Amino acid sequence: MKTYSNGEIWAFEGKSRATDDGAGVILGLDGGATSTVCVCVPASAAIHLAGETAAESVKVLARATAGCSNYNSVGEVAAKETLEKVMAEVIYKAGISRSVVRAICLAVSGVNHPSDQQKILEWIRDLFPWNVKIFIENDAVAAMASGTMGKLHGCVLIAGTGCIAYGFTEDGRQARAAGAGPILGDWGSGYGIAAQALTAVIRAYDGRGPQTLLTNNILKVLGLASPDELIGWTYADQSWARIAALVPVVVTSAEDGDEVADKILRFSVKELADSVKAVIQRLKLGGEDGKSPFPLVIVGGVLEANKKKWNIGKEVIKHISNDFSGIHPIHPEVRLHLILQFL
Ligand SMILES: Nc1ncnc2c1ncn2[C@@H]1O[C@H](COP(=O)(O)OP(=O)(O)OP(=O)(O)O)[C@@H](O)[C@H]1O
Repeated sequence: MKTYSNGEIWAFEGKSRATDDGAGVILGLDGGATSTVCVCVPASAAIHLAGETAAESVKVLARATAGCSNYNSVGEVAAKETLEKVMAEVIYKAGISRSVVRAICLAVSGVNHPSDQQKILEWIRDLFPWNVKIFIENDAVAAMASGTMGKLHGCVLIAGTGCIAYGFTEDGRQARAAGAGPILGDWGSGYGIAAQALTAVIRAYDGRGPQTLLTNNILKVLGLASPDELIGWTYADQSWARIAALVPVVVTSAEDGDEVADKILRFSVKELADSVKAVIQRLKLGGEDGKSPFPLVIVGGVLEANKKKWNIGKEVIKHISNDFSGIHPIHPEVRLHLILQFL
């Protein structure tokens, strides 16, 4: 047995319960700022998927979840520990040995540059030092594949804690927009929306901005008595996901008629739509007249969850389709299974 930096012990070392079918297993990992999910499936699943077997029919041997694995958000030590922990747990739950892992596909938010891929590759190689195939991609790539049954063509928009728009042409060109983080203007992200809402509360308290329902609604959710307590609350822990978790309060405030919240959401919708449009234009996905059909995969808590009066995802699609009538919006049902189609 070996103990890794998080103190986790990789149990079942060398004594597989052989829940796989003899061909080994594949790990598929979807890493975000709020959570990281890892599944373990038989390696033969990749072959079935390539043959277009329904993703739902693939037997998932085990599934494990952990916290944030975006190292821009929590730092390298914590992100590495999360990846180690979630993979150790999925292997433990599947009752297999690490030695039967044939390939690992990690789709992690925060992977923006070849140096990010290299860094994560070194972490994983340290855990699986033999001939295991390792694929590391931005989570947008996996999200795209999950919506199109593995075909990398079209555009994908993710808006969770962060946001990013990514596009692929059939001849292999790629482009992206946004996804640069909260300092660099990702105003359509969960963090961006919540940061604007917190700012509006402070502005109203100071008398620099209009009064807003956001004040009472946010204080209530956070269990605070006064807006000036927000200063201590934000300094106490500046993790992006903690701030971004306030988006549902912004949505319900807008649904209750608050103009400040409504304005924030409208601005964020435009930012998200503009990111997608920038990608579409750069890759000419809509053809010369902007009307050619192509898939637009929509993923992430900010776009998926709110299905009531104020539906951010629906508004974003409406904005984009004004200019690109050929978009075919897809909300993937199955996200993780299809990561494996890269293999
Ligand atoms: N009902 C809702 N309406 C709007 N937003 C919501 C709702 N429920 C959750 N969210 C937001 O979804 C976000 C989390 O989404 P998700 O879990 O997809 O992100 P993540 O994986 O942490 O982020 P990333 O993909 O950027 O790493 C948070 O900002 C949260 O506030």
